[in-house]
Amino acid sequence: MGTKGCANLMHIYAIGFRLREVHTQFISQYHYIFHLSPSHRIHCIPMDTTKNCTGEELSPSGLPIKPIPGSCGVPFFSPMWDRLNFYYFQGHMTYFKSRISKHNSTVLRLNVPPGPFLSSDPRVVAVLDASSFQVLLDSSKVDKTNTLTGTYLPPFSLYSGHRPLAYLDTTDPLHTSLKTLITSLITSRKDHVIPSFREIYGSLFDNIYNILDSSGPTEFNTLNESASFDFMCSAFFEGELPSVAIGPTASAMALKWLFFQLHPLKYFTNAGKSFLTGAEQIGISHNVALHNLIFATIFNAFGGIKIFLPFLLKFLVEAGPKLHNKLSEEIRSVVQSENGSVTLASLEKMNLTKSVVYEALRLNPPVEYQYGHARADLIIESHDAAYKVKKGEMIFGYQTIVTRDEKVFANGEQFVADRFVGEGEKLLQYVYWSNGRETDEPAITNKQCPGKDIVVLVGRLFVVELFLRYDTFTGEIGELPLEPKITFKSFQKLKQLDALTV
Ligand code: HEM
Repeated sequence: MGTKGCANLMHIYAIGFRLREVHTQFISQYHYIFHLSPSHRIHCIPMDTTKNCTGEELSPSGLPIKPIPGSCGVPFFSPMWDRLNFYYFQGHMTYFKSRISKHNSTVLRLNVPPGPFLSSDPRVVAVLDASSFQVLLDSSKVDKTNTLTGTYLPPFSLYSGHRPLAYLDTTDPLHTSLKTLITSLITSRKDHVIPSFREIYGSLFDNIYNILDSSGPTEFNTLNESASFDFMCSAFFEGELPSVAIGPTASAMALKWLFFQLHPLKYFTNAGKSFLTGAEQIGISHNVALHNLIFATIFNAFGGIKIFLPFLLKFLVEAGPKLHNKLSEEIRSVVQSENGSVTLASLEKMNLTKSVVYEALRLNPPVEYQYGHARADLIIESHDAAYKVKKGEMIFGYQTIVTRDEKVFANGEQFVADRFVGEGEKLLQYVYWSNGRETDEPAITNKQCPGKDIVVLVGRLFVVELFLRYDTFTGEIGELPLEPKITFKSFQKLKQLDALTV
């Protein structure tokens, strides 16, 4: 497979999660709902349907039930052809968009690559609008066992035979204990995130400024790789940064682990001592905990942040000085009013900054694909029609189309910096990057990302650090397999810097 194919496979394989606070809307003869817990809704499946006066079958909420359009074609040959279209001829976006327009439907049957030789069965029911996609966020409807990487499943020998948390369904008792463990790691280290980020990314920006001053345009991505790995480890663990403990090749080693799963075991055994001890105390073996720690730190956290920040930066580069001025005004006035400090409370007051971060996560969710097997026969509803899915069928969503849905987001393809300010905040329920609604919380009963709040915080801190230092900047945007390549070309430095970066 060529570099692009390999990179695209990595895209599927790469970083790829609380059930919505649901209220029983109605209990009717057509729709049985019962509670498991106050925050957990289960639709009794199958749901009964009705017929209208012309004999058309209707879903419980009254939408016409239609057969799912699209086809997976001839076994082997069609998936092979689809693989070429997906990776080479059409590209991901056109692959899905062309099928949506051909069948005039956002719920359809298709193959998702990689297909033959690499995955057992590429056939899926694709849910490609903001309404139907929500089925994938409902743990009562989809089984997420082994679906992180879609129709492709890596050999678990890569993790010494253990299945990492992200591959476990919510019904697996190990999902409960591992998610509790990782969540307590995140909670216990919450006060380390802001200082670690500011120290490491502060020196990253100093470094870039100096290189730019002496040698000209400076690429962000490689420096970001090293900074994001150091930052995640510094936020989660005591002790030396990986770039010190392992050496300057630490982030390159982590990337190799992402591609080939060769991991820097020794560093994590030392750095994660208290996590490993805590795991053993609740009955999780040393090895299972260690492999999960490595997976969460490198695959989930480092992998995600490494991709997210270049996308955020890309939108800032494209927006130019007008937005830069508004951001720097907002950030500096809040920081000044808080005696120069950057805290969770001060970040909360930066409405435009918050919106910019959500908008970047909406337009380019770093984990684009979500999958799950239907737990039972069920009905999926798009905006205007409903579809029956059989128990066991693979349901697939491509977020990069879903969270640009024009029926929810006006000018959905465009970056609108203040989209989520004021009334716009109501739209946050349709931002799904964390495998859950932005208005929901990760929990042991769902598959929402437990790092959700850290990721949003990191995005805000990144924008703050940038505009506390600089009035504006310019950059060039290129392409890398997983993320945009950003090259800084100039900074306009803030004169009163010292007064603001306390
Ligand atoms: C930009 C960064 C990140 C993105 C985009 C991201 C996204 C996601 C997504 C989409 C999932 C669900 C995957 C699926 O089942 O389809 C997930 C799960 C997970 N994420 Fe994140 N994540 C990020 C950062 C983090 C961080 C910082 C952590 C911290 C440890 C983390 C830990 C996890 C874990 C442990 C799971 C599995 C949850 C479960 O199985 O219930 N992620 N993440």
